[in-house]
Amino acid sequence: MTQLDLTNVTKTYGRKNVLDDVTISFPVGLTLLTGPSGAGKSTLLRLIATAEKPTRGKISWYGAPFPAARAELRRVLGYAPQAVDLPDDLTAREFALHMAALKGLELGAADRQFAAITDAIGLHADINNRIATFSGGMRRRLIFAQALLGAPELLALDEPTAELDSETAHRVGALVLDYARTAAVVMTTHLADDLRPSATAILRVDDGKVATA
Ligand SMILES: Nc1ncnc2c1ncn2[C@@H]1O[C@H](COP(=O)(O)OP(=O)(O)OP(=O)(O)O)[C@@H](O)[C@H]1O
Repeated sequence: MTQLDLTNVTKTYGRKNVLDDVTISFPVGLTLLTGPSGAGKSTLLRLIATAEKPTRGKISWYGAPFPAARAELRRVLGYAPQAVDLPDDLTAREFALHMAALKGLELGAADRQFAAITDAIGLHADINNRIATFSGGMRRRLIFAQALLGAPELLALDEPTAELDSETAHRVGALVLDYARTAAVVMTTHLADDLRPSATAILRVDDGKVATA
């Protein structure tokens, strides 16, 4: 038993088993997901982030199976999906505080934490600007920053470094490694080669299977 365990998990879309009888564990540390486009990496992240349910199989959090453990996990989950519609009329800070409220966090502390996170990834100067004015890379960093709020024990990060210049991407990578000291972090990134030496595990998703790369 680790933080998160998938046992014989299958996810089917139509007639295709995108994930086929996958048994895998995610301990504290950084787990990198690699594999070809369309292999099922985002699908796997959605399953562990409780955004979708498996067609078959069991997911458990600290040994307690879903669905009972799902609410427990959501309290300590940070999820940065690959694509999400952000509320353009809010400022980045308003959005972050909204997400913090949904997570049940104390808002003063969340506000300070958001300031520190955005400072580390070069977004702080813009947090009081409306999201409507944000570039793709700024949106990506905002989605990443909200995932880190609180003290996440599980972080599911889908390409948080996409659309970023290499220096900013490295700053995101450094922050990810910081969180991976205490959380189970599962991540897809085009920076996989850079983070490889620091990863606890590198998994390859391909043809429905998940194997150690
Ligand atoms: N909601 C859905 N309905 C039907 N098919 C889906 C759905 N979501 C994903 N798929 C299919 O599942 C497969 C895996 O998609 P997924 O996005 O998980 O791959 P990926 O490895 O993350 O790809 P990429 O690296 O390009 O982001 C693809 O064939 C995709 O078309």
